[in-house]
Amino acid sequence: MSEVLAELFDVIEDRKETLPAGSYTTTLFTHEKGENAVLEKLGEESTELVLAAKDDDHEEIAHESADIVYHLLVLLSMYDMQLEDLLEELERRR
Ligand SMILES: N=c1c2ncn([C@@H]3O[C@H](COP(=O)(O)OP(=O)(O)OP(=O)(O)O)[C@@H](O)[C@H]3O)c2ncn1[C@@H]1O[C@H](COP(=O)(O)O)[C@@H](O)[C@H]1O
Repeated sequence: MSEVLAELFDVIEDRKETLPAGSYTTTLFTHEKGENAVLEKLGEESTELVLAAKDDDHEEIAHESADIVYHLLVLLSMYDMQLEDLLEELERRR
């Protein structure tokens, strides 16, 4: 699991560095509203997750959860944080 997250975080960090055209991640890093665009997305996806959970729709719950995890990793990268900051916090709680 953390391997998948690590690979995704690496891709996000690369997008931040190179800002390739046609990349959705690039649009988040270059958005005129800056991190607000990501925060808004996290808010929207959270609402969609709540609705999916209320419907007991497992496929949609997985879909919206993945959207949230992706945007969360973009947020960490945007604040120059590392994936380890999140993983170490989770580790501390075990
Ligand atoms: N994991 C994701 C990922 N999750 C969500 N999204 C995008 O986030 C947006 C979600 O916003 P919306 O809810 O408005 O999207 P939607 O499809 O209209 O609505 P939903 O049905 O998803 O709720 C969509 O445009 C998705 O494409 C993602 N975009 C990219 N990635 C990963 O990032 C990598 C790099 O992507 P690019 O930067 O686009 O090259 C990809 O290979 C993926 O691994």
